[in-house]
Amino acid sequence: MLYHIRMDVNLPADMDPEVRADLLARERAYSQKAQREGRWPHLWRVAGEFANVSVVDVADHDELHALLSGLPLFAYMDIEVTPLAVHPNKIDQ
Ligand SMILES: O=C(O)CC1=CCC(=O)O1
Repeated sequence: MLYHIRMDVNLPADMDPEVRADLLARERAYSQKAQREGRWPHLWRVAGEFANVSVVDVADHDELHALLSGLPLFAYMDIEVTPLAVHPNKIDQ
């Protein structure tokens, strides 16, 4: 199943720089592992914002929740999920 996800990152301005760097490094490793597994086919920066839009490809809502809640930045993000269905007018399904 495909899901469109928007993640807005809200790190505290006074967060310790080493804690911040460690979180970002772990986020990168986590999402790159999911990308290599084919579970995170699109990851785009929202221009001008500390936010991304992504498309993830997982079996069901439970795998989606596990993927998102495992993100090291999970506690610092607002996440909006939109389930995607096939558009009937698309030519290459
Ligand atoms: O948008 C960000 O920087 C947060 C994030 C989610 C997955 C990732 O690699 O970074």
